[in-house]
Amino acid sequence: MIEVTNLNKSFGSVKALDDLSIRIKKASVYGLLGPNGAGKTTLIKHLVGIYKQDEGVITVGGESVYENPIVKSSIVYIPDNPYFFSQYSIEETAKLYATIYPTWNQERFQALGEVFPIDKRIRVTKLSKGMQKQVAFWLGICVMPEVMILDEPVDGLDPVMRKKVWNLMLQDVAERQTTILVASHNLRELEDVCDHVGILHHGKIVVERELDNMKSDIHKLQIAFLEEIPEGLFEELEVLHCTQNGSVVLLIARGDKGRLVSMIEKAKPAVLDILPLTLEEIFIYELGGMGYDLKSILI
Ligand SMILES: Nc1ncnc2c1ncn2[C@@H]1O[C@H](COP(=O)(O)OP(=O)(O)OP(=O)(O)O)[C@@H](O)[C@H]1O
Repeated sequence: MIEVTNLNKSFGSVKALDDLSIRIKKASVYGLLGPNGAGKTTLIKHLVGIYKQDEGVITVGGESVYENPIVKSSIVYIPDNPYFFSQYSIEETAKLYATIYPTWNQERFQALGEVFPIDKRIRVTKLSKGMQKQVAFWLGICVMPEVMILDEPVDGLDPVMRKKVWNLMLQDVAERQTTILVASHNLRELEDVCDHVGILHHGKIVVERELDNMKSDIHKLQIAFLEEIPEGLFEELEVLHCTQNGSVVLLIARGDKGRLVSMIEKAKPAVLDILPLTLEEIFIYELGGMGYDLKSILI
């Protein structure tokens, strides 16, 4: 659905995007993670046709986006600080959207008044930051877009509203094959909603993973022996991380869970537990092995 190939963009001497390539499949939710200044917003502004690339190819649904109003009208972009006309109420802004977006759904706009409990006659700019964000989602969802691009989407939304908004968007992913790109600093936020995650660092994607595969491929095991740990036990395993405290070993290893367990069981451990792994832990071990310090990249 979204394809970016060898994208380069510089601002004066600052190379914001460095030969970046990315592919996002239709009906997927792609999380773009990266520290301040990594290039997330610059990439997003290319995807929505605000910036023109120095080099590279950007297509959405097979079409170039820059100066292409038809493609642009199928994309909703919700920036960190959405902009609204200062004189317009929610209702008037909705009317404006109806003239801009051919896919605008007025019935949905009325129905979602139940989810977003804000008086439609109020001027949007009079609302709090979090309420303005709610309005951006309310309107954005009613556009029925093919693609939603969200920059730090839930900043300012309370936890209940976050859940409601994500539920609405994920329903659209499942039922209407909407494609979502979401940029964030917060790995935990993305964990529950994304099926793919890419980490952007210095204008490049340094790691890109499908979350289901990733979680089924890396395991955390706690193993204890009554006596000495048998020598060479872990040599045949792809160990990403190993710490030992007395006779207890904490092992992060890659591979099929059944195979890992059966290999370790041969050494007759007194305890063998498989512990849950968070996405953050997986990235820390993966990136650590590649010479990146995730904590300095994301936190
Ligand atoms: N309009 C601009 N003019 C000059 N430099 C820019 C401009 N926009 C971005 N940059 C530079 O490009 C780099 C990438 O910035 P960008 O805003 O894309 O990062 P980001 O990952 O979105 O960061 P943050 O998480 O802080 O929002 C930074 O070094 C930034 O200073």
